[in-house]
Amino acid sequence: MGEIVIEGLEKTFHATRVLHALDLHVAEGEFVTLLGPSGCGKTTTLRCVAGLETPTSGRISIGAQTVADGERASFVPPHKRRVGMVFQSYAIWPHMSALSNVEFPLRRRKQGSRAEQRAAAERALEAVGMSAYASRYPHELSGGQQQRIALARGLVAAGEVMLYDEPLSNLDAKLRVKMRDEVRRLHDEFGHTSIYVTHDQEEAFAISDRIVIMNGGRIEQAGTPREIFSSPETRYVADFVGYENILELGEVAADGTRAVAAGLPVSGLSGAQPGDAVAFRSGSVKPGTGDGAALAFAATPSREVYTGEEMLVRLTTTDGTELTARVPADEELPVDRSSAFHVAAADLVLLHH
Ligand SMILES: Nc1ncnc2c1ncn2[C@@H]1O[C@H](COP(=O)(O)OP(=O)(O)OP(=O)(O)O)[C@@H](O)[C@H]1O
Repeated sequence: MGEIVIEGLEKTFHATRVLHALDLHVAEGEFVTLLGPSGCGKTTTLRCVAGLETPTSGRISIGAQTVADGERASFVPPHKRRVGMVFQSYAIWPHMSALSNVEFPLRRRKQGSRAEQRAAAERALEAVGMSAYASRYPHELSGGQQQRIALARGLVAAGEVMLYDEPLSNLDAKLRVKMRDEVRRLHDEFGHTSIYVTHDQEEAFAISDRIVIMNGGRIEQAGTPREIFSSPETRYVADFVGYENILELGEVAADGTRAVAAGLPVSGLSGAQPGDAVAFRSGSVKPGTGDGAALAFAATPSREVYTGEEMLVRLTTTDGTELTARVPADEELPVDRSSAFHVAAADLVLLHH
């Protein structure tokens, strides 16, 4: 019912293509987050689903309804799509009470009787814990409370689909964590299908069933938070999710199990091919020669940065390659003197060309 299917979505602004043949299927009840740096096309994708942008080509359907079809030049306007939308800017009316703001989408659509509109708005206010503030005006509410009103208004408008565009970015860090749990709880409670846009990785990992990493108007990788975090497929995703060390493979053995990367022998690989790279996190670099480690090398530590419990250390290998290691702050490393380090095979991720 509430599934969202995007096929071959393209969007061009003034001859600049910002979305390139995007395909995405969001299953009914799924919570999918579009994640990526500024300008990668997250908001444009979401706005196309909401009906706030007209796709240049491609097709979007929500449940059984085709809402945009470039080929047939058909387009359903936003208020006929039955989607709830929550923005970073709240976008609530300053001259309306909290309750009136929440009722607004139903009144605009002339959906239900006055009494039914009121009851739906009251239920939504209750769901976000704002019943006691129903008659307050936005200027009498804190930023977090205003965002709850925006959330309640989205829930009322939603039908089965909710779209969120950086809804928590204007809140302080503590409230952001609380509200993201709330957003996820409401998604589950209402049984919505949700698309959420953020550039905050931690938020994306915490809230989503599936994460879609976007790069330059294309989908780079889609997967569960665990898959994205521990099995990035491309250099872009590995870098984006914090693999500080990425080494290009030079010579690769015919059986694909061994290679040379930045002058260092690497073993324990599987299916490596010329043009591939290996990635590993700073925390995977351990001091010592490591028995049977996939990557063992000598390097000189320098430039330490304390991050509280840990220390980030720059390592320079004999070949001059720079790597980053993360060690407990109380670990003694012989600074400015070469010593042994290693990385286990299980901590290496192979990135294909
Ligand atoms: N109305 C518009 N007119 C012209 N260019 C636009 C318009 N809206 C977006 N763009 C461009 O499209 C590209 C994608 O923008 P979009 O807002 O989708 O990115 P985003 O990933 O959501 O970024 P952010 O995290 O900064 O919001 C950008 O290069 C942007 O400048």
